Amino acid sequence: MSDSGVRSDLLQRFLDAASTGDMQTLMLMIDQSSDLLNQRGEKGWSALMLAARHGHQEVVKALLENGCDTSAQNGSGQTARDVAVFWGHRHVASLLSGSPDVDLLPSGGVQELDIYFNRQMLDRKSEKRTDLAWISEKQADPDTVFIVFHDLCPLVRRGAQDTKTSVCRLRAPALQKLLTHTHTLLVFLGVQKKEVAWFAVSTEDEPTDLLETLEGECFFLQPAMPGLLTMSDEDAGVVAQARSVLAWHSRYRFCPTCGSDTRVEDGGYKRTCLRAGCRSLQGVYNTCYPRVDPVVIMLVIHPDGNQCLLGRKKIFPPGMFSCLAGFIEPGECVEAAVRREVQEESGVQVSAIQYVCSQPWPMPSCLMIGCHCVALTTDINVDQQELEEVRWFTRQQVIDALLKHKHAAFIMPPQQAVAHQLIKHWIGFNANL
Ligand SMILES: NC(=O)C1=CN([C@@H]2O[C@H](COP(=O)(O)OP(=O)(O)OC[C@H]3O[C@@H](n4cnc5c(N)ncnc54)[C@H](O)[C@@H]3O)[C@@H](O)[C@H]2O)C=CC1
Ligand SMILES: [Mg+2]
Ligand SMILES: [Mg+2]
Ligand SMILES: [Mg+2]
Ligand SMILES: [Zn+2]
Repeated sequence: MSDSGVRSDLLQRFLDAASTGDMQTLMLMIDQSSDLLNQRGEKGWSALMLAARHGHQEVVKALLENGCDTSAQNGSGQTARDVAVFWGHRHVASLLSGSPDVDLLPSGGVQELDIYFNRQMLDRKSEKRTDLAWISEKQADPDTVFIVFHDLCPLVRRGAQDTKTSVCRLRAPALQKLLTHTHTLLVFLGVQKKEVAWFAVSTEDEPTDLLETLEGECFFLQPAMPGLLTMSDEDAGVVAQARSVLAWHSRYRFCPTCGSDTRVEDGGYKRTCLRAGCRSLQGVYNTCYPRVDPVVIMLVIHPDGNQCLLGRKKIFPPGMFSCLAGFIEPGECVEAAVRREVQEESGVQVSAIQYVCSQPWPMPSCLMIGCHCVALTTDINVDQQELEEVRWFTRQQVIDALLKHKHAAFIMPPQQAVAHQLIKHWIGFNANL
């Protein structure tokens, strides 16, 4: 064997000893050839990183005592400490960071995640909603875009090759009949670059004449679930906005205060009671405006830092588990709602809570407030009314589910759901690991 062959064989044995936690071989090799310490094998992994990957605390300690470099990064840009944190080896991670306490919550601040339904393609220009002249000028403008809804489902067409749908962007001439119909409801959504206005049009009757005039395969995306999860990311945001406002109109046709008829104002963002003297006409009255229901959704992390709590509703597809969630009740802050819903649904008590991200969920108008939180207790007592099963899943099981392994213990919620992002963010998911 050549000199370099012998050396690479030696290095491989050294790295294997670090991976398997073979202290005896490792110490012997360091004594004989200390320059092995910081050498790297495949994908830039050092002995320290491999020991951190497999949680061999003694090996890590010995490597550190012999002056191993802790700042080196592997081919994915991870230090040995990053690797230990990812695989949930807290004791190793604290040895490597020199601090006795490693947070269970993924730290480093929360970057804004790119989540389905969150993309704001339009400038809403809310100040223009009361400018009637401007609104009617825009409605007549040949550049203005109209998106059509029937039964709260958007009119879409299927993309050329992919499975995603795109919302049909129609212009005024194609919609003459619809726009002049008295039952048609119009909502001003905002303007796109170069001041092109967008409106949502809602029609009670199926617009068969219109459908016949359109090119390509156009159809109303029904049923809403899972239909609304099949759109392009760009369209999902504007459809979420339009659908939630239209759903509010369909549910609040009459004044919630006195039951009288109402008139649509503010470009579709307000309904005003027609009965003179109604209380809703005094001051700011929230029933006149589109409603949003705040919902907390949380990934509960086990006190050992290496498991998370997921539940399944009967209506979920077979095998799917997701984060626990629940409506915020009146007079309740986000933290209290997280503690109460987790306790109600699983019997688990929660201590630290960290906000991660939010997502509008237009079924019909929820705002999902996504959090991570740490459990104080681990015994599970399932609320059988709401959930079929609640379980702790290990980090490895979650990784298998994320990678869609055939024998994974469960199926992840769809990636368009904020629950998916909360789980992925906890894992610190990186395709190289
Ligand atoms: N985007 C995502 O990843 C997920 C979204 N969700 C959404 O969050 C919503 C709330 O989650 P749940 O577990 O169902 O809540 P939940 O745990 O509070 O239980 C729902 C029950 O609460 C009652 N309730 C209280 N306030 C309500 C309100 N404002 N509107 C309707 N019902 C109310 C009803 O009896 C309802 O059956 C779901 O309806 C779903 O649309 C739920 C899970 C995942
Ligand atoms: Mg719930
Ligand atoms: Mg609940
Ligand atoms: Mg509830
Ligand atoms: Zn009224």
